[in-house]
This record gives sequence, C-alpha cells and structure tokens, in this order.
Amino acid sequence: MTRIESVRLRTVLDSRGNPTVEADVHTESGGHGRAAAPSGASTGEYEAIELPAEEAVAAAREHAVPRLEGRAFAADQREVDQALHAADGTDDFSTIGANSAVAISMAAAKAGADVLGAPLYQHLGGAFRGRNYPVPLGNVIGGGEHAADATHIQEFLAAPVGAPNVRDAVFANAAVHETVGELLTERGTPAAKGDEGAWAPSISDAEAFELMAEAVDEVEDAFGFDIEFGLDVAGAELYDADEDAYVYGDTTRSTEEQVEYIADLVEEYGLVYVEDPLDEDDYEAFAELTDRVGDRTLVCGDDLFVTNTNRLQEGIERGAANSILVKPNQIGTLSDAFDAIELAVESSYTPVVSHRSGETEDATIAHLAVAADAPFIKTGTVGGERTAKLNELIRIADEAL
Ligand SMILES: C=C(OP(=O)(O)O)C(=O)O
Ligand SMILES: [Mg+2]
Repeated sequence: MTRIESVRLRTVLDSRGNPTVEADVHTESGGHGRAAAPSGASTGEYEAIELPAEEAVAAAREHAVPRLEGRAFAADQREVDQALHAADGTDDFSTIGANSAVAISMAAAKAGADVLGAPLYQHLGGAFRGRNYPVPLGNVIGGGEHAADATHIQEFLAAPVGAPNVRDAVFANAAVHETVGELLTERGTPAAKGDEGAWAPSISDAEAFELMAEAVDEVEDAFGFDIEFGLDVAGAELYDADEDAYVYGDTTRSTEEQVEYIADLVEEYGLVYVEDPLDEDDYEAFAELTDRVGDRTLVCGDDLFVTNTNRLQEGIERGAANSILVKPNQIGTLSDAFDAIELAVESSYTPVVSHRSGETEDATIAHLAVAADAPFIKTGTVGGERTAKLNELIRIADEAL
C-alpha cells in the first residue's frame, strides 16, 4: 500500500540563503511526503557528511533513488533507511550525503503517515504517544559561530520548565526574547540577530548572564510559572588544541578551569541545561563536570555524541553526560536518530531533539520529539523557520493537524 512510486530531489533555500536538499516521496497509492535537510554551522567533527547540495542530489539520484522507487515501502521506515545505508555504502553517508539521506528519510516517513492517515508523530511513535510535549529550549541571546562580534558562549536558552502546556511554554520563550530586546534598548546596546534569531549584541558573556537572569525573572512573574535558563557553550568551537585551552577572546581557561567555570555558572544561575561545555574529544572532562553537577543540571552532548550510538555508548560507559542532543541530519536517518534516543532513554540519558542553525520550514523534528516522548526540544524562539516547529507543536497539542 505504501510502496514508493517516485522520489524527487531538488535544492531549495535554507534560512541562511544556502541551497539545501528537499525530497518529495510519492507512493503508488497516492501518498505524499516532503522534507528538507537542515544544516549546521558549529558542526561536530564526527557528524555524518553533508555534501554540497547539488552534489548530494546528483549522488542520491544515482545511488539511492533506484533502490527506493518501486521497491521500498514508505511506511516501513527501517527498510527505507536501510536502503539509504546500502545505497551509500559508507558509515558516514559520504557517498550520497547525509543531507540527501535525511531529506529522503523524513519525506518517506511523511508519505507513510499520509497513506496511513495518521499524524506523523503517531506513525513514528505509536498510538500511545501525543499526550506529552517537550519543553522548548529557546535561544534568546547568542554568538559563537552563529553571529560575529557577539557572546563567546553560543546560546543562552530560556527553559520554561514550569509551563502548564506547550503553548504557554512557546509564548514564554518569545516573551523572554522580547524582554531581552527591551533591556538591550534601555541600555542603549544595539543588537542584530544571529542565525537562529537570537539577539546577537556585542556584549560580554557576563552581561548576557545578567540580561538572561533579569528577563527570565520578569517573564516568570508575568506568566506565573517557573522559567529557568541554560546554555549551549559549543565548547569545541572555543577549544584551541594548540594552546590546550578554551579561548574567550582575551581570556583563556585550561580544561580544569573550564570545568570549574561551568560548575560555578550552574551554581550561580541555577542552570538547568548545559550543552557541550567541553571539547568534543574530551569524554574525561565531560565526566568530571557531570560528576560535579549532573545531579542538578542536564549535561548534554551535541558535538560530543553527534546522535551516534557508538559515541553515545562510549559516553555512557565513561559517565560523560546525562543527556544527548538529537539532530537527525548528524546521523542521516530517522531510524538512526530513534536508535540514539532509545539507547539514551535505556541509560537514563535525557534526549533533547534539536534544529540546526540553518533551517527550513520543515517541521519534522516537532513530530519526532512527540513521537519519542523527548522531554525537551531545542528549536529557537522567533523567526519563520523556528516558529514552523513551535507552531507545529501547538497544533499537535491542539490535535489540529
Ligand atoms: C543548533 C546548533 O548549531 P549548529 O546547527 O550550527 O550546529 C548547536 O550547536 O546546537
Ligand atoms: Mg550545540
């Protein structure tokens, strides 16, 4: 019933104005799914390979499409994703590109859901999913690789952990974003926005912490529920291997000092979430920090784990973290992303489903988070490619798909 009739690939615009891969999957029974690959800027060294979009399209047309058309069934996600792996023949999707793979994988899932007449989250997660919603982590102030001349820490993330429902949580994050904008105006600090729509003022990290604390308190009072905040440090971008130190402009910190610094920040600001506080190769320092603060905060591996079960397994064995960021395009298929989530949950690691800095209007990750019962989703705060996911979460909760 869901046999794939055609897979069409093209390049479309992403939010940075770069070309990215879009896939259309049609089934013989008339089902249709469309999905587009996102793209990172602060990418992890161990991610699956994103090829230049046109190259990825050409390679997938040659190697993957013939294995899918007339052969694979869209509703059999494992079969589709195994066909993508077989077509690629490498362990990092360097033949067809993880960008082609993930676009086809997600489009097939949507085509399968279309034929079955089920919302995507239910097709992926089953009948018992759709009652829990992830808390959105909202990027409010940012710099690093996402904006020039802004904070060293890549993302300051509002975390409305006390929100009674997903809609209130989404609006609370937007309110924190707006409040930070007002506070910046009051201080006479001009601010453009970075790649994910977060404010990107030329201020110190210390000032950003002050602003976050003030804005979160204000919005917490207005909304009447608990709002905390967290960080994506993107430590691999700060780490300089030659100096063996974390470089924050004129300030450098040794690994020991970095662990101390982050532990102090967790204490001082009650951070509920710290992503990539250390370099992507340093399981040991991750473990040291997790040992110190893992009972109070999520220590999340993004570049550390790259949604890869082998790297996650190593992290679990070494006690490196207690949370994993899940980005389907880091690993190339929805099946691989689900495997990472399942291994995480079995090992009491909290999965956090995430967007990339380069995005499209594709909202698959909203469905993935609900399907997998992920407690958190990181998908920005404002801006059309970010609200595409946030509004989809609101629609899922409203059963208005
Ligand atoms: C979303 C992120 O940024 P990018 O997509 O640039 O890796 C991140 O680092 O978590
Ligand atoms: Mg990150």
